[in-house]
Amino acid sequence: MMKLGVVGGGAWGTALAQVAAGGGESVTLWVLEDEVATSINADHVNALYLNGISLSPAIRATRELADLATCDALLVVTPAQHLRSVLAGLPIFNTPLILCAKGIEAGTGLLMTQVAAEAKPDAPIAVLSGPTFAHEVAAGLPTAITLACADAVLGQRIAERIARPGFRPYLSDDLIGAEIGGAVKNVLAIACGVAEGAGLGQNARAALISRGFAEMTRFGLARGARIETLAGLSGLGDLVLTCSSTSSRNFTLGKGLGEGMSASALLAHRRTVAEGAFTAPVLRDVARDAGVEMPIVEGVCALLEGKVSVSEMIDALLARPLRPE
Ligand SMILES: NC(=O)c1ccc[n+]([C@@H]2O[C@H](COP(=O)([O-])OP(=O)(O)OC[C@H]3O[C@@H](n4cnc5c(N)ncnc54)[C@H](O)[C@@H]3O)[C@@H](O)[C@H]2O)c1
Ligand SMILES: O=P(O)(O)OC[C@H](O)CO
Repeated sequence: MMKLGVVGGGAWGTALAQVAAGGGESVTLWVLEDEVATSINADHVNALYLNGISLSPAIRATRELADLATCDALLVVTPAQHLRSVLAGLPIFNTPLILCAKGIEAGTGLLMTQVAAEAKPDAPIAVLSGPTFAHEVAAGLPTAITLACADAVLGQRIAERIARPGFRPYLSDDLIGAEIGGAVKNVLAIACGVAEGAGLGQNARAALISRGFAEMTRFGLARGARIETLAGLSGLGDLVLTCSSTSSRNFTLGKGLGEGMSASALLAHRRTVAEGAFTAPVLRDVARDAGVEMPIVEGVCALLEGKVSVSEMIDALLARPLRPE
């Protein structure tokens, strides 16, 4: 039995620890905050990030990265902007890393697989991504997810280790496709939240999802992703989920913007992460550099930066030249 560790005790890391411990196997979960470690070890809950879920007693929280050194593989679930620093502190070399963050690194424009390859060049890499609200997964509700791994044997071993009756990984070898879907959909979910907050109606949301998927596809194909991955769970599947629900932090951030609040007010003092706010400007920049048109992403950036009002953002999208679909 593969001994799994989890790096990151937010909502998703905790939910994945719950999945990994589902058969009673012991799981070590590295968390940043003392209060999270105490809450998990003493009361089997993560009151700060995943309140209301009874956690398996087989999950042991630690604040020491060194405690993960004996694991056979690690689910890495820190926010995207903290991946590099946390990996740098991990005392492992060739332990397989299953990357679960959805974002692009600010400053470098690197995807999560590229950051991991720089930080841990000898570690085999997999990507786990899909339409997966943490509280539903932790509650055991049915969920399907993409597990992308270049090494088919390793991918199969990981899939068998994490599969549960209600948690179904689908295997792929397209790591770039799997990670691009998750990173881009967060920015598009902000746009859909804006439409919701501004009361623009269901037609507008469907248009943003469809035209957003066209942007995701253009960007993904330019980076070497495969169309079937972008159209699968980790791309279109996650886009539809995140663009349709106030359970999404990104959608909710956009909704606040659409209601007229500023990004700085909405992002100040928040504990949980809305990855799209960090990914939007770096995605815009790397897309521009690659000559990929992403008008919805451009609009989200301008709104987050306070350069346009909500109505100016919408007007700019609607005033674009008519063109073939
Ligand atoms: N929540 C979900 O439903 C869900 C589902 C799939 C993927 N994800 C992805 O998982 C990743 C983690 O999100 P989450 O929802 O678990 O987080 P969260 O919003 O629940 O919690 C924030 C996390 O950030 C950590 N953090 C804050 N500062 C840090 C630092 N300096 N170094 C390291 N960690 C730090 C906190 O300890 C905490 O674990 C994100 O990329 C997210 O997009 C989330
Ligand atoms: O709450 P969000 O917007 O970070 O979305 C959570 C997951 O990524 C959904 O798959």
